[in-house]
Amino acid sequence: MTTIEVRGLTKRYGPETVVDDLSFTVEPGTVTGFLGPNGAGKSTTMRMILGLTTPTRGTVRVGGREYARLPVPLTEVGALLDAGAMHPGRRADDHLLAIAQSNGIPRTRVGQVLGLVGLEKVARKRAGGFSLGMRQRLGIAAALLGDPRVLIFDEPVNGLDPEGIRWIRGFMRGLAAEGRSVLCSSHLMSEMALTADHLVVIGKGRLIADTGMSEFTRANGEGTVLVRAEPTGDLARHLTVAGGAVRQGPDKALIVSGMDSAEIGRLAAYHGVALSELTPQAPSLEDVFMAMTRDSVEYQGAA
Ligand SMILES: Nc1ncnc2c1ncn2[C@@H]1O[C@H](COP(=O)(O)OP(=O)(O)OP(=O)(O)O)[C@@H](O)[C@H]1O
Repeated sequence: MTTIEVRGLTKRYGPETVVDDLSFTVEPGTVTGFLGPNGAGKSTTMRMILGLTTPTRGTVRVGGREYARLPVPLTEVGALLDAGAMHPGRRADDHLLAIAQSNGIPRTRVGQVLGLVGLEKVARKRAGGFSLGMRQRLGIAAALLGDPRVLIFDEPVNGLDPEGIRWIRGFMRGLAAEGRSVLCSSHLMSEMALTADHLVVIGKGRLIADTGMSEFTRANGEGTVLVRAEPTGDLARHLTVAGGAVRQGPDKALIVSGMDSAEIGRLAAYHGVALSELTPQAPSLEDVFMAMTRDSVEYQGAA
């Protein structure tokens, strides 16, 4: 089982602490969403996991070992950091072959990974002519060359069209289903809600939340119910007696919390009140995330 264990990880640049005593674990068989506003320290953390940036303090272990001690790192950890980082004049297969050869990976693997990401038909085309989505697939093919148990994706859906986003989402889910540990950064909660099993949220380099996605949704997704009835007066009283908290909503609607729509519907039927609307209103997870990280956003627009 290959986990990523981050313990007390800290990075300072001059007087700035950009990653601050961060600890979390990425478990096999899961997609862990690494969330934070711009500048929160996600890329710096990922670069430290990959041995590309030296921590000021703290440790990172992949499968129990530091990156520098992994005999053939590419066979343990694959990463997609910057899809633009490839020679535009080089053909896709040559790009992958160069990486394979410098890491002692057999050349037959190049065709396999091109197939995995659906680029076999453009294998002999130059990467310079690729769309962002194709470059992203080529970057993922490179990350998969060593068949690693751990995969790290830094904002992989940034700038992609809906089809590209759907493909990457499904691909990451597939990698986790094979038992791999997948760490994927994003600044969008809505994106992670559809992809991740687990969430690690940071702001200004510090840990804000480390929680299962379903626990997060359960804890933060309990919303209110919008109810319309004629007349509302009696219903509001019945709801309050039954333990609901009721306030006035728009256009004579009632906003009820503390009861779900089934309970409200039953209570209205019991008292012979005809409802014209009964709508659950879940708070958006994006709103919850923004509230969590509000204090750690670098540049805020004027309210
Ligand atoms: N080499 C460096 N020298 C000085 N400061 C740096 C360096 N690299 C990153 N930083 C600073 O560290 C902070 C965190 O940056 P980082 O790129 O890790 O954040 P992020 O969460 O990935 O954000 P984004 O999504 O905007 O890339 C930023 O304030 C950034 O300016």
